[in-house]
Amino acid sequence: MAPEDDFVMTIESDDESPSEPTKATNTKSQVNPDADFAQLNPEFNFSISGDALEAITLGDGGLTSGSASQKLEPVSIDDIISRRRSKLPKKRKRQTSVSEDEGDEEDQSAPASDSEEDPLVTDEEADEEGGSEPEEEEEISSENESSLDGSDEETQAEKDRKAAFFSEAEPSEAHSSFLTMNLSRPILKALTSMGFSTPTPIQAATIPVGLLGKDVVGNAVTGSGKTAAFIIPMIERLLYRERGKRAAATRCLILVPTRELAAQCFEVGTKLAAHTDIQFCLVVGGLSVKAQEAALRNRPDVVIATPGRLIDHIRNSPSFTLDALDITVLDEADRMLSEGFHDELTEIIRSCPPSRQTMLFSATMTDSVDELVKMSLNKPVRLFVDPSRATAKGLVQEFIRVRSGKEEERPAILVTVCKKLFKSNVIIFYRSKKLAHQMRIVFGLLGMSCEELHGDLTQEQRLKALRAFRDGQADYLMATDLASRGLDIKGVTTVINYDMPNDLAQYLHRVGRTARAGKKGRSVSLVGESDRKLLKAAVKRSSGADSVRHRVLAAEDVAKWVQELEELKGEVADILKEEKEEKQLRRAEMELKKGQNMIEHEEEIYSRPARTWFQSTKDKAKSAVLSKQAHEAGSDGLGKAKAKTGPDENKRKRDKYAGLTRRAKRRKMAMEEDADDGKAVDAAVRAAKKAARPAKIGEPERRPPGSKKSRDKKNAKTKVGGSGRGSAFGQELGQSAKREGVRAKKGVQTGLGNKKVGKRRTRR
Ligand SMILES: Nc1ncnc2c1ncn2[C@@H]1O[C@H](COP(=O)(O)OP(=O)(O)OP(=O)(O)O)[C@@H](O)[C@H]1O
Repeated sequence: MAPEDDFVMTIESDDESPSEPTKATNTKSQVNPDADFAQLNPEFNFSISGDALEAITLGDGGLTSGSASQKLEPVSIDDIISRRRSKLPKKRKRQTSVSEDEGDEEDQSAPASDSEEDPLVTDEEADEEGGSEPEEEEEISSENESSLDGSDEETQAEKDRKAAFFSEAEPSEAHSSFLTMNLSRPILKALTSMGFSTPTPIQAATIPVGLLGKDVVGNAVTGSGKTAAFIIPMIERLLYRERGKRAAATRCLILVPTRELAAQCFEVGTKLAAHTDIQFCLVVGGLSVKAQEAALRNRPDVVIATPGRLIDHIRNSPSFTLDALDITVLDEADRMLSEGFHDELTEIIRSCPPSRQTMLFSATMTDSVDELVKMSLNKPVRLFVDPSRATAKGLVQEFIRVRSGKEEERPAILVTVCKKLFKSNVIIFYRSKKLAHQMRIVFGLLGMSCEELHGDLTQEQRLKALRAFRDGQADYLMATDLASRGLDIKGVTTVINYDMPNDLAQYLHRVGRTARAGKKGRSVSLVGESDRKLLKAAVKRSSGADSVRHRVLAAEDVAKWVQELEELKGEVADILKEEKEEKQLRRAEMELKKGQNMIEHEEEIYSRPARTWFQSTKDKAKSAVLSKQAHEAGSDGLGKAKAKTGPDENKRKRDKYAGLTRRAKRRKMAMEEDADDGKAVDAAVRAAKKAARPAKIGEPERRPPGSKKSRDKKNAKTKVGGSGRGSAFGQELGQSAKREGVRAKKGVQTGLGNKKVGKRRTRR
C-alpha cells in the first residue's frame, strides 16, 4: 500500500457549491434532472430546532429531500467487513486476538503519560532490544522553513502598512468575568447553563470590541473558545434590533468552510441564544434546498452557511437577500481567504452591504494586509491573544520517525501504536480519502471499531460517523483534512498524523482537535524524511520543551504487524472490489428510479423556474485545482497561491478563442453576451431586493428613497457615525456600553439583572 500513490487533497472536495451547468434556461434539454430530482419532496419539514446534527441527518428526512421510497441506502462497509471477517481463516483470527491481549498488557504497564513511566522507548533502549538503528541527531536546516510556517521576516514597509491598516487597540478594561462585560440577562443565563463561568482570553478581548461594532481580526490557539467570542456580541447586538414582521431580516452571517463546522456553530449559537427570540438558520450543502428556502423565507436573524450553498440561495431564492446584513463573520478565516474559496467569497462579499461589521477568526489567522484587503475591512482591531501559530498548552506532541525506504511500514507503525497505546477517542488524519478508507477496512478486519470522515461519503454518512465517534461507539475516526478545522469533539485524547500535512497551519489545526478548552491531549505524528522541516517548525512552536517527545517503537512489534498486514492485503482488495460492485449496482438502481421519477413528475419538473449556478463544472474543477495547488504549496494566502498560478491565468486569457472553429468561437461569444445580460438582470434583482429590505439593527423602518425623511436620516447618520459604518449601533450600543461600563465599575452587580431590553430602545 504506497500512500504516495493517492495523495489527494480532500478538503476542497467537500463540495459546497453546485457543480451544475453555468446557465440554465427553461428548456427541456437544459434542465438538470439531478437538481430537480433533489427537490421532489415539497412536504419535507425542515426542523432546525434542537440538535443541528439531528436536524440535518437523513434520518430526519433532511438531506436530499427525496421521499423515503426514493432513498437508496449507501453501501455499508461495516456489513462487508463483518461478513468477510467471519470468513477469515481461524489462524488469522487467533493471531488478531493474541495481538490484542498483548497490547492490553503493554498498555497497563506503560500508561501513555509523562516522564519515566512513559512508554516512550529511547533510541538506546531500542538498540539494546536489537531494534532500530541508532537515531542520529540531525541538524535540520532552517532554510525555507518560513515557507512552511508562514513566518517570513516582516519588512519595515509591511510593518508600516499594518500600522496604517489596523486600528490601534484601545486600552480596555481587563474582563475576568462575563458579568463586567455589559451583557444582557438572557446571554448571562445561557452562559451559566453552558457552564461558561469565566471568559477565555480571546472572549475577554473580543466581546467588548465586537459590541462596539468594530471590525476584528482575531487569533487564538485551537480550542480556546473563538466561536462564543464572536457569537456573544452578535446576539447582544441582535437583542436591540427592530422587531415586527416588516423589520424581520437576516442581519448576521457566519461563513465557515465545512458543513460539519457549520452544524457545530449552529449548535453553539442556538444554545447561547436559548433565552432570546433570535432565529438561526443552517444553510449548507447536502441538505434540502427547498427546505432551506422555506426557512430563509422567514428571514432568520442569523444564517450560518458554507459558501457554495449560500451563493445558490442568493441567486435562486427570490426572497433571500444579504442586503440587510449588519455583521459578517468568517470562521477559519485564513482558510476562507485562501485561493480555494476565492471566487465564492468574492461573489458573497459583493452581495453584502459595505456598512457591515466584519469579524475574522482562526487559530492560524494571518495579519497580512494583502490577504485581508479583499474583505474591505474598516480599520480592524487586531486581537492576537496567543503567539502566532502556537499549540495549545495542554498538548504533548510525539513524533515517530519513518526512515527513508521504510515508508511502506506506515500502516504497521500505526497499527502498533493503536493496538498498544491509543485505544479509544483517537482521530487519525490522512492526506487522502482513499487511504483513510483502506485503513478503516484494515482496522475493521483487526476488530478495532472505527468510522471514517471525508469527502467521498454522503452527508448522511459523514454525520453518522461523527455522531458514532462523539458517542463513543467508535474508538477511531479515520479522517482527512475535512475534519482538521474547528471540530470540537469532547474527549478526544489523541490525534495521530498518519502522514504530515504540507504546512504548519494545517498541522496545528489537526493536532488542535485534542487538548481543547484547557484539557490535556496528545498528538503522535509519523514523520518521513521529507517532513523534517515541518517537524522542526512544529517543535519550535510547542508550548514547552517537555511537551515534545520522540517515540521509538520496538522493531519486532512493527515487524510483526508488517507481516500480519501483508497477509491481510488480499482480503482488503476483495472488500474494496465487493464494495465497488455494490456501489455500481446501487447507482444503476438509482438511475432507474430517477428515470421513473422524471416520467412521473415531468410536468412539475419542467414547469419550475430553472436554477442558475455560480460556477460551471469546468470552473469548479479549475477552482479545485487551484485550491489543491495552494494547499500543497502550504500556502494559506491568496498572494502566494497566485504567484504559482499567475502565468497560466495570463496564458488562458490570451488564448481565449485560439484553436476554436469559427462556429465554436461565435457560440462562445454569444454565451458570454448572455452571461453579461444575466449580470444586468442580477443587478436589477438586487436593486429590487434592496428597495424592499428592512431597517438595520436599531434603525427605524425604511422610508421610500428620495423622501425628505429618508434624506434627513441619511445626513444625520453620516454626521454621528463619521464614516456611517455601523453608526446605528455606534449611537446605541457604543454609548450604552460606556454608560453601563461606568455602572459596572461602581460595583452595581452588573445591573443586568434588572435591565430590560426595551428600556435601551426607548432611550434612543
Ligand atoms: N468561557 C468558556 N468556559 C469554558 N469552556 C468554554 C468557554 N468558551 C468555550 N468553551 C469550550 O471550549 C471548547 C472549544 O471552543 P471552540 O470550539 O469555540 O474553540 P475554537 O477556538 O473555535 O477552536 P478551533 O480553533 O479549533 O476552531 C468548546 O467545547 C467550548 O464549549
